[in-house]
Amino acid sequence: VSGAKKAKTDKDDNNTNGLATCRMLLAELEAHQDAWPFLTPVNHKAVPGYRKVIKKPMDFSTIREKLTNNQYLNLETFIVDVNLVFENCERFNEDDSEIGRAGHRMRSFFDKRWTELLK
Ligand SMILES: CO[C@H](O)CCc1ccc(O)cc1
Repeated sequence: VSGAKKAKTDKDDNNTNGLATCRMLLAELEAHQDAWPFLTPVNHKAVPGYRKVIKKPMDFSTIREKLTNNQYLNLETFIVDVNLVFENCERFNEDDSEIGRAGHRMRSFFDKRWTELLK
């Protein structure tokens, strides 16, 4: 029937809200050799000061959970959480430390990839 509205599914979007791009980017972040500090939530019971200093903890497994639960509206809200991982890392770790350097390498990898994919 003409005019009958078709139920929209994300298969219908030509990836307009970028969720396929989020899945692609997160898979690359999780697979990166420098991802190890960021794969799971920091154990704030084992890391003195972490809970006090870092107001909004974030890690790749939490982002994976949110993506699976459809909690990201679009690529932008996803990028906010990924950047939070790197901001927390810079706040808590010296630039000249193993984890600090891993964070900088992961941030520049991510920045390069999402800007490439968005072009
Ligand atoms: C993403 O890693 C967190 O910034 C915690 C870093 C950390 C954990 C334990 C330590 O002894 C030192 C740094």
